[in-house]
Amino acid sequence: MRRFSSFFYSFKFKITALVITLVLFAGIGAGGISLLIAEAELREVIARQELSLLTGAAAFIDNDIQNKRNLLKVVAEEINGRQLSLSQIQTMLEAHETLRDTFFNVNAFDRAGNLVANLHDRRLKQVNIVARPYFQQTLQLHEGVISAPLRSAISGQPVVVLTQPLLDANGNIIGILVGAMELLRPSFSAQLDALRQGADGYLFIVTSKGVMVHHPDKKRILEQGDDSEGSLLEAALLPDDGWEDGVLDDGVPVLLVHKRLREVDWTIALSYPVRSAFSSMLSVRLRALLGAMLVTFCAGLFGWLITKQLLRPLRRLHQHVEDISAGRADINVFDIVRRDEFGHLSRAFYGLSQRRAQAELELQQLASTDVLTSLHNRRMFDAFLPLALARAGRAGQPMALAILDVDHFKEINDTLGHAAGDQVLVEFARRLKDAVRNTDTVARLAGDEFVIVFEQLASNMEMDVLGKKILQAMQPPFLIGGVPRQVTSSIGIAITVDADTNSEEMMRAADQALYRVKAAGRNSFSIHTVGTAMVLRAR
Ligand SMILES: Nc1nc2c(ncn2[C@@H]2O[C@H](COP(=O)(O)OP(=O)(O)OP(=O)(O)O)[C@@H](O)[C@H]2O)c(=O)[nH]1
Repeated sequence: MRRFSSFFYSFKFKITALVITLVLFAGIGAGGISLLIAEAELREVIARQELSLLTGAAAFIDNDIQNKRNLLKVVAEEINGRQLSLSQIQTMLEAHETLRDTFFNVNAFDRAGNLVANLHDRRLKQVNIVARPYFQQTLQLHEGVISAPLRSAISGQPVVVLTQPLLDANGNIIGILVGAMELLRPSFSAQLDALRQGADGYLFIVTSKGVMVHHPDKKRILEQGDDSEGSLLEAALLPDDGWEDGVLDDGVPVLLVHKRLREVDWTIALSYPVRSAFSSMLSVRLRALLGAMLVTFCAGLFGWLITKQLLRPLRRLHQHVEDISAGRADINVFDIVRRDEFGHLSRAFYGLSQRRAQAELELQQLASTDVLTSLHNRRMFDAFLPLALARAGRAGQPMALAILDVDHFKEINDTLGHAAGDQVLVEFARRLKDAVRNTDTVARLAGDEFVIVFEQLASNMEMDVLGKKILQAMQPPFLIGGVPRQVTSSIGIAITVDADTNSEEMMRAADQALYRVKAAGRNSFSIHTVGTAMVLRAR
């Protein structure tokens, strides 16, 4: 569990996660932007394509209406030219084959608006259209008009009618010829069906006043559409042809393409759901997503392997630390030749360790050195004496310990001052060091008390010579502040050839010897053999 959680804290994991995140963001960013651009382009392409189809359909409808108008005009002119009476029109209409093919119905009305001829039914209904706006407009304008969509008074079907005035020889209107176009099955319906509208799209035709002329929901034909602000109809009724973004009542976003007709004040519009328009993009999106996932996975794997490889030197450094801790290697393993950050780190660590080792050595020396005389101190001596005894015991050689005390030192301090006393101690220590061999160890225990450990003695008698030598070394006057002063010393020496002698016995024996010298008048030495003989000699 711990191993598992430490994996998540590892540098490798973090770098791999970073690589994956970067690749993911870059992939999503680049892919997303590309898709957005592609979608915008596609939207433009689809809108243009649909507008060109609408333009074709609009041209067809315009032509169709124009043909109807022309035909109706031709028929009206024929009636006018032949000066046919209203009662003759029925026969004349029936004789015109093309009228049946072109119009849903053709009727004639007298000037009072009464039905006087009906192409499809000779039994004339009692119908009057005097109140119809298109009837009044025709009378006023003296020319043919196209009506708004309306429900036929004759068939009851939703229709749009075209009119032509019927004139007498003087040019007065005697009646109106009316051609009806059915809106439920318009003559241009095949053309409309040919337009692509997507799965949920639909096509509608609307007048400039918002009345539906054509709609897939037939019930809505003749209805006043909702052209309030923001509505789809409002967008469709914009004066310029083009396309806009819109939303259906159920919230479906659509592309609304619209085109105005030339012959009538109508707009043909296509509502194309964006979802259908971009259906091809969905598979592209899916493929892009799969591609991004694959790239991310590969990047993650690659990142992991690269990171692992890059961090190998760090692992090696870690191994070095463990090896040093376990005593399998020394600090030199950090002194490596590498020019990268790991090399810098390793060498910095090496330098730090070197300085630390040096500081430790200095501290150790400070701890074992007497600050005033630079001799070993009591601490060092206490550790050293048992070792020296053991060494002598193993070698079967005699070994000696001398305790030295400056005679009347207190007096020097009291008369010349503490600083002068210090000078005496320093000079005393220097002479002691000079008087003995390198293999002998000199230390200051405290105040004016010094010790010397003598090793590798050839015989017991050697100490006699050494004692004299030390006393002689102190004979020349000490120069204290430029003033010569005689300084003497008392020396108590303990010597042993016994391997079992311990430090305390040696110290006690040397102390006793010193006491005897002091008691005997100072400036002399006394030797006390531990284990075998007592005091050998006192001078
Ligand atoms: N200047 C100086 N004096 C010290 C130091 N340490 C101890 N002393 C003094 O050394 C003197 C030691 O005197 P003692 O050894 O007791 O007496 P003494 O006068 O030497 O008498 P004897 O040993 O019997 O000859 C004391 O006055 C201490 O204050 C030191 O580091 N420097």
